[in-house]
Amino acid sequence: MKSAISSCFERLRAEGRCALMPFLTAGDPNLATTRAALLALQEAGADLVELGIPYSDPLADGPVIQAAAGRALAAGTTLAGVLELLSSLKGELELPVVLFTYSNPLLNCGMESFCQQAAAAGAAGLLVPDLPLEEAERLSPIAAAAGLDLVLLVAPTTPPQRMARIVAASRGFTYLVSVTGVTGERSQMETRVAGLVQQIKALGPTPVAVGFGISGVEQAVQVRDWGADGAIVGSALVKRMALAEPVAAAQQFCSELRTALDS
Ligand SMILES: O=P(O)(O)OC[C@@H](O)[C@@H](O)c1c[nH]c2ccccc12
Repeated sequence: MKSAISSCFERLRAEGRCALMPFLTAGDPNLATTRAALLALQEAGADLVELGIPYSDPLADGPVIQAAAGRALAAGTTLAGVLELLSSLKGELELPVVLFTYSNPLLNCGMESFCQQAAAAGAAGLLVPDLPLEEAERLSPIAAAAGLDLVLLVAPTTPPQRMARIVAASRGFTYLVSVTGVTGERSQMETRVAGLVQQIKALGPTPVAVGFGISGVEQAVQVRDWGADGAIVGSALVKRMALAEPVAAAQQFCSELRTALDS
């Protein structure tokens, strides 16, 4: 059977549209807000959501998402709580959710148990940025058996042979990290991203979504025009949610991005 993520990209491709993929940290500032924000993002036209499980040592994250994880942990957010929230959204939240976690909670729980619980809660995919490729290749069939797409990441520094291996193993889509370094807004997208998108697309039919540094409509439209199948927006959204009433801010920003990506 085709996965929810693959079906989502297939539909968008047929419509000639670029996926809008917001990221938010679960439990920032509490799970009730996350619940309302997820529904607001759906309402505002998001295609897929990346939901981050807060972790105490988020080594790939810049200050904005680090602070969000800090707030979520201070509010008592746990993996079990996030999965419970997801379960409670069944029937209401229809867009595919990619669960984002660092490898530590996954390995503590055990790969199989983690995947089974995540899938039972309704997650469609899994993203584990600090998992070495060898481990990811081991996790992928375990995730697939549970019904989850394991999404793998390519960086600008990934050598070509390794890139081919990553793209072959990635399920749902391939995540192209636009810059080396941590998450966070950048004033400009690096133009080499255009070439990287094409390089990945030449390796196979799996969609490619670009993340890291998309600060607003301008960069989102740029990655769309470079041929990306999706634009992932994390820090810019998380920052707006922290500065204002979070649910309204999420809805507003997502609507702006949607309008821009569809124009
Ligand atoms: O925050 P940015 O620059 O918009 O990047 C997306 C990102 O937030 C999300 O995909 C993400 C959050 N933490 C990560 C850690 C590694 C890889 C990706 C991520």
